Amino acid sequence: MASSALISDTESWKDLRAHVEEINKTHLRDLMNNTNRCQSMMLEFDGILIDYSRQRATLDTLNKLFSLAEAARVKEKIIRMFNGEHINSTENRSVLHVALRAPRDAVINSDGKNVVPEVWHVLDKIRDFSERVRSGAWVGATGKTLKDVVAVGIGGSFLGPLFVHTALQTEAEASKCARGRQLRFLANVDPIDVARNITGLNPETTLVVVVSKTFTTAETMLNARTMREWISSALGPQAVAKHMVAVSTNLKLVEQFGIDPNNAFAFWDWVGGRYSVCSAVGVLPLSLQYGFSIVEKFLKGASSVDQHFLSAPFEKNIPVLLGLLSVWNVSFLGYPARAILPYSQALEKLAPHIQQVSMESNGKGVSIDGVPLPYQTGEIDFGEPGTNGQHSFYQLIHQGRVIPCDFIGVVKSQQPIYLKDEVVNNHDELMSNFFAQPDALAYGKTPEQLQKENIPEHLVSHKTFSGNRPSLSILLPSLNAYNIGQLLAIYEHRVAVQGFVWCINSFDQWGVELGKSLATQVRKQLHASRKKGESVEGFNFSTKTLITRYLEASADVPSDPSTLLPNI
Ligand SMILES: O=P(O)(O)OC[C@H]1O[C@H](O)[C@H](O)[C@@H](O)[C@@H]1O
Repeated sequence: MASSALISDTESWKDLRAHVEEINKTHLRDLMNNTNRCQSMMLEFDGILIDYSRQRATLDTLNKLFSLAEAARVKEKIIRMFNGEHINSTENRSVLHVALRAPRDAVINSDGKNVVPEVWHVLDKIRDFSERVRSGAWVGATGKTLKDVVAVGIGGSFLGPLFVHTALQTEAEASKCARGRQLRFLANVDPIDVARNITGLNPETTLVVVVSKTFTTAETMLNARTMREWISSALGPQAVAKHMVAVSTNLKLVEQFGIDPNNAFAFWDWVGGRYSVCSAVGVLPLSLQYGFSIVEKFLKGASSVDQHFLSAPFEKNIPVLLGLLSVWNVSFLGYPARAILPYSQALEKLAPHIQQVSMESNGKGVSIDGVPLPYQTGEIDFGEPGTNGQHSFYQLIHQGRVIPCDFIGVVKSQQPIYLKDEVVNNHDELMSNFFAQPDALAYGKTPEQLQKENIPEHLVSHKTFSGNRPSLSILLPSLNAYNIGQLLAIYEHRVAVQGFVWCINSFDQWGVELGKSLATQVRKQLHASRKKGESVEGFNFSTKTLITRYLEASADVPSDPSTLLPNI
């Protein structure tokens, strides 16, 4: 395929389009009867079992998808990514989040320089700093141990760390490594989020970590200034040096903000925000909370999948297979959404994180060469842990729209509960649902089955399930830090594969800019109206009316700072 041609013009794409008709002739329940097919749609790697037999695909479909991957030069693109080539062409950057979790002796180059030593330099600095804070060798301005951490950041500087933090909690409880410590995340510029984060914290025992790749994100910087005010008004401005540290690629701005550069933890422009959880963005707050060694295990899990992704043949390559099947679902079967359904409360923040990884990466309108696309890219990702979701939105998934589902289950619970008189233990109860749901979606229930059950005729259509709804089952051995790293890397690379096939740039995010620049205009207007009484000008009728109403109705809100910052 020539670099400017569209993937949708290739024979492989057209072949898959034609193949849809054939797949439409077969119901999933019939595909599931073919044991050989099902057997070859199971894949095991490093303890993880993937079952993709409930995809609406045959072995023929897979072969056609492999041809598509070849036409899109997926292998070449993966290698270019690992080689540090500037595959993020609109920002002229390498895409090297895999270097963040590479072993110390690995060699990964960006612009002719091995970046692994720098990565480990920062990791060693984090290990040292977090151990000093946790042991009480580094204390706050009044000599007290810093037991609480507020991580200030948004988007990729928030969602990944929050996901891993939530996932690690159960393992940490068992080893007691977070005893007496708290990690909170301040993301929203909404003052209510500030108030909630500060509530119950004492500035004397709190460390604030400002996390921002650019150190210019408006919301994060305002929240950082607010936290600086919270610290300095309670303990004096000199306390900032002991109570605030930063994670950024922009160390100059960190210093200008007033944070000692020695207390700044760097990362690099070859780490995309949504791919930054394995950099200091995640590693610093998580090490402060849990200790470095558990976070190192998480990095090792991700690294194991990185190696698998780079080296496994496509037929046995989990991220490649899952990425290709997602392309099949979106571009050929026409399913616009994907549900991420972990049967694990510890994974409750997986879906919000993957939502950013996937939707910010692949929600694009032009090819990497700037050509408008005649096909849709990306999908609408959403999800909740099971079984909670079953009692909420599964109705639509079973009888309404078709939404391919990712079911994620864990073999061993870290917190088993056994009640003497119950039929099954609590984890078995949870997993009963994990095993049942994919079959309910695939097989459905026919009117004939309902009639045999003597269901009244007027209810038969209501109780019919069409089935033929695709899903994927991912079974993890447990939910330790290593497995969490594996899961993260599987999703990251799967999203990249989708982008590689769609021939888009999955590593830029121009779509977030327009709203930001319009907000700048509104911010100026709010300032001018409040401080100088200027009328609202330069907006369309609708926006002008809304802003005017807002200003008029909030004119009586007190503006004395000391009355507004909570808990000082
Ligand atoms: O880390 P920061 O530079 O503060 O950026 C935070 C977030 O800002 C933007 O909205 C981008 O779309 C996100 O990808 C990024 O993660």
